[in-house]
Amino acid sequence: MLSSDSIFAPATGYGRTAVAVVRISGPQAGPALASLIRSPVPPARRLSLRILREPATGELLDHALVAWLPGPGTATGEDMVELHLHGGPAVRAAVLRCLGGLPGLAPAEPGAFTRRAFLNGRMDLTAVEGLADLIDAETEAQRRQAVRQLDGALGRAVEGWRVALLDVLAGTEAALDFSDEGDVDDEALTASGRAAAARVRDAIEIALADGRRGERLRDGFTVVLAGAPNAGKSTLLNALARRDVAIVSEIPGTTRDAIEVRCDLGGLPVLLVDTAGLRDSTDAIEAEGVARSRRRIDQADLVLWLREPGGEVPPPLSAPVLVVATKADLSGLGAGGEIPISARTGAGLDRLLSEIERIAGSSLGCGDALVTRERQRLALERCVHHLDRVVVNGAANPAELVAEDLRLAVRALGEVAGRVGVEEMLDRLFASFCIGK
Ligand SMILES: Nc1nc2c(c(=O)[nH]1)N(C=O)[C@@H](CNc1ccc(C(=O)N[C@@H](CCC(=O)O)C(=O)O)cc1)CN2
Ligand SMILES: Nc1nc2c(ncn2[C@@H]2O[C@H](COP(=O)(O)OP(=O)(O)OP(=O)(O)O)[C@@H](O)[C@H]2O)c(=O)[nH]1
Ligand SMILES: [K+]
Ligand SMILES: [Mg+2]
Repeated sequence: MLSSDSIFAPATGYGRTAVAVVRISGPQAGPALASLIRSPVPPARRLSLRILREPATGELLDHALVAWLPGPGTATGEDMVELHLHGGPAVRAAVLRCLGGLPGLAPAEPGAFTRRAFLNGRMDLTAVEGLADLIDAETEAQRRQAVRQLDGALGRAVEGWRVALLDVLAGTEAALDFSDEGDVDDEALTASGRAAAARVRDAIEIALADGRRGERLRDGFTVVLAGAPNAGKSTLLNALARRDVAIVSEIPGTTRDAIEVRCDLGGLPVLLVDTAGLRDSTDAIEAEGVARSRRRIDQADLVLWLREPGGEVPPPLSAPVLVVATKADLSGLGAGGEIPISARTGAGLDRLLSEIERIAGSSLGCGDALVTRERQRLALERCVHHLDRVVVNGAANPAELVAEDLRLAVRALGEVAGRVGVEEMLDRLFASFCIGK
C-alpha cells in the first residue's frame, strides 16, 4: 500500500506569513534537498542556513533554514527534509514547482504524512485520531483531550489490556494443544486466567461508563434559545455573542432561519442557536421557521426557554430546560427558579453564562475521557461482550469456545489501535486532515 514515491507539501498556512515550512518525506527527500542547495545535505537534525536555487537553471529562489532528518527517527519514519522559507506565496509556489519537477517526488494528499507515520508504526490509530482532533480543537478542553490521546492515553490502556488477554489466551491454547499430555492444566481457563479476564473487562467497563463525554466534547454542546415571538431571543443571542448577528425588532416573527454562534465557555465548545419564536402562523415562511425551531429544540443539549413578563411557560421538552425571565429592566424579577436577565442592561447575563457552563461541563467533562469516538466505543463494547462470556462461562465451556472468545476480545482491542480490520475507515480518516499533515 505504501508507495515508494516521496511526497512534499507546505506544512504551514497559505497567504503571507513570516515563515512557510515545506516538508518532504521519503527516499528522495535527501537528494531533493541536495539538488536545491547544490551541495551535500547539511548535518542531520539541525537547522542550517542555505541558499536555495532552481535545480535546472541555478536561479536564486530563497535564503532558507533547512533541516535534513534521516529516517527512521522521524515523524513519518522515513527520511525527511524541512525547508523553512520566507513566507510569501510566490516563494512557496516557486519552491513547490521545483520540487514537483524532481524525479520521484509528488505533491502529498491530505493526511499523507500521518498515513505514512501510521503505516510505519510510528503512531497507532488512536494517536492518529488524537492528532486529527488536536488540529480541529477550538477550545482548551478539546485541546486537552486530543493531546492526551495523541500522547497515547487510550493507546497505552488498550495495549495493556491486549497483552493481558494474550497471556490468558496463551494459557487456554496450551490447554487445547496439550490436553492429552498430562503436564498442562486440563481446564480451559485457570482461576487466575479467569480473574485476569475479569480485571480487563472491569477496567474497560469503567472507561466506557463516561456518559460519552469524550465524544460529546468533540461535537460541542448545543444550547437552543426558544420561546414565544418577541421573548427576546435574538437580543440575548447578540448580547452573549457580543456581536450583532441576529436581526432584532419589535415585530413578532422576526427570526425565521436558525442562527448559530459558536463560542468558548470556560474552555468548553458551546453552540448557541437562536430560533424562530414558537406560535401557529398562517404565514408559510414563518411556519417553516417554527418547524425548524422545533427540530432544533428536539436535538438540543440544553434549551433556554425565554419568557418576557407574563409570557408563555415552557411546554414539556425532552432536553433539559433553563427558564430565563427576560426584560428584567421592565418587570423586575421573574418567578422563583427562573433566571432573570436584561439583555438591554446586561443584568443576569453572567449568572446565565455560568449556569450554562456548569451544565455543559457536567455533560462534556474537561478533557479527561479515554474514549473519544464511537468507533472506539463499539470495539470496546464488543471486547466486553466476549470477555463476559469468558468470565461467566469459562469454567463450563470447552477450551475451543473460551479460546475463540478470547481471540475475538483481543481482535476488538486490535481494532481500537488500528492493528486489524480498519482498512475501510483509513481513507476517510486521513482525508479529514489538511494537506501537509
Ligand atoms: N518543524 C516542525 N514542527 C513540528 C512538527 C514537524 O514535523 N516539524 N510536527 C509534526 O507534526 C509536530 C511535532 N511532531 C513530531 C513527532 C515526531 C518527530 C520525530 O522526529 N520523532 C523521532 C525523534 C524524536 C526525538 O528526537 O526525540 C522519533 O520519535 O524517533 C518529530 C516531530 C509539531 N511541530
Ligand atoms: N426593555 C427590554 N427590551 C428588550 C429586551 N430584550 C429584547 N427586548 C425587545 O424586545 C423586542 C423583541 O426582541 P427580539 O430579540 O427581536 O425577540 P425575539 O424573541 O428574537 O423575537 P422573534 O424573533 O420575533 O421570535 C425588541 O423590541 C427588543 O428590543 C430587554 O432585555 N429589555
Ligand atoms: K422580534
Ligand atoms: Mg428573533
